[in-house]
Amino acid sequence: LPPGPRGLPFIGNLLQLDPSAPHRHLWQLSQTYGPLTSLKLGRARVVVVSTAKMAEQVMKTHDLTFCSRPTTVGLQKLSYNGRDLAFAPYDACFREMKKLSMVHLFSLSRVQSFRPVREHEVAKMIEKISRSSLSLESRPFNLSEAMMSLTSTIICQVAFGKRYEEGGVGGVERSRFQSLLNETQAMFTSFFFSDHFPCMGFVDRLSGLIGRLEKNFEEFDAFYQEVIDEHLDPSRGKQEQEDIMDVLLQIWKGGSSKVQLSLDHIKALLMNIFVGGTDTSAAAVIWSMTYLMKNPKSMGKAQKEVRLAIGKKGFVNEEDIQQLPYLKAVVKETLRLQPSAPLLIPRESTQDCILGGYEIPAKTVIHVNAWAIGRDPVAWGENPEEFKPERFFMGKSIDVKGADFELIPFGAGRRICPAMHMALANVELSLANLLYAFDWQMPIGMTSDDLDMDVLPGLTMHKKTALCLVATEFVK
Ligand code: HEM
Repeated sequence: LPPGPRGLPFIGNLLQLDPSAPHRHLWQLSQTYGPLTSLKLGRARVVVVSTAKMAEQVMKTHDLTFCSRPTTVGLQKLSYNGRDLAFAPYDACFREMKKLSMVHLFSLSRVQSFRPVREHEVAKMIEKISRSSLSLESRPFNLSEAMMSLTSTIICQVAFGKRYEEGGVGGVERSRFQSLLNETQAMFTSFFFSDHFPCMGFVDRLSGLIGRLEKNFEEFDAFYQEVIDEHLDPSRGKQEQEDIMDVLLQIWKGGSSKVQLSLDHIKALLMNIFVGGTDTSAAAVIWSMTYLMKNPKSMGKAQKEVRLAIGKKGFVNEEDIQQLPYLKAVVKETLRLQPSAPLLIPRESTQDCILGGYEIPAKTVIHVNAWAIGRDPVAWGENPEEFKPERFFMGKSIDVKGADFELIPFGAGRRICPAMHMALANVELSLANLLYAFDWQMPIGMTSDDLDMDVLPGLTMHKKTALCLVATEFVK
């Protein structure tokens, strides 16, 4: 096995791991132990990958060996026993689901079909910021909240064609959805004794964690069922815009897929779309804005680019984005330094394998530390911590789409994020319009040095404190 810190009997390294920022802690360990670090977390054998070269070995050379997922109590329950995509083991059913989602749910043409939804919602957010900037000039606007609200509204419309208005009945529905989602995220990151010490599962029952998990599952299940029933209601009529639920139900009814899709498969996939799709894009925009506030030269360049390209048109449309190479570089640079999922989603080996000269047994959990790889000086040269979008215009061209292992915010290989195009469309359109429409300042009494880079623990790496900035409308 690769080297790693010495652990204690029975619990291994469990107590040594810093749960507040595991990606940072694992990166520090890699400075001592090298590109492959071994850990023992309870009964689980874990190997952490911290360089582009090793990531390529795992996600390309030996992708087939390393493309399963470990199971945990929380994931099993919320994924309808692995009937989803993100947490399913690598088997025939997963392969069919992945193909189906690539072809029917996240293809370029499907992503394109939701363009009006994205443009409409981004325009609404810009209007809202604009109103708030006019009414109380120097009051800071909570961009973190606005971005979360934007991405969850977009995802709800893409997934099941519903727009949750703020306030009124829609407001109640929206907060129900949001609190269910928050609880699901909490369940994914909660410590279940049974995951590490199977004989101690009773502790999870006694602590109430299993009860919380079951409650969350039942509430989300009822929510999905309501949406399914609404879509199956014959009086619903034909909708102008086909949503993901419509597509899945057609496949379910038509039996055109090789696996017999059940309603549980559909519910499990919806869970992935909500969990994977809502806050990852919001986090990417918030980190981009944070870096730009800390780097006024880059902010100036990005604003100049978008304002020159768009002129007095009033809104950046999706087709305009192709004319904004600097903006695209800002997004890549942000995803390099603060990938929304810093440790991607853990993988599990299906058979013994030699990796970097070490013997990795079957059923080893693999964490690919994309956050560490983004700061590897071998790949990124001197000062990898520096925010410098210009680096993407020098030397070899590097993209985020899974072919360049020094930049893998969406993963790579068989488990790559299937919704990468949808995610980039959300992020680039929102950011471009925020930069086009407003000049941004720190709240009175603060400077950009006061902006912290602290993160919240979780699968998605959010900024710990909300990003609140003062917006002044740019006169076109
Ligand atoms: C900036 C936004 C996003 C980022 C950074 C991101 C990142 C990721 C990463 C790192 C993985 C794991 C890849 C691996 O294991 O190699 C993943 C998987 C996945 N993502 Fe995304 N994602 C984003 C947006 C979305 C959206 C919008 C959706 C759905 C609407 C989505 C759905 C999924 C699904 C279903 C998987 C599981 C794929 C599999 O296991 O085969 N993601 N994503």
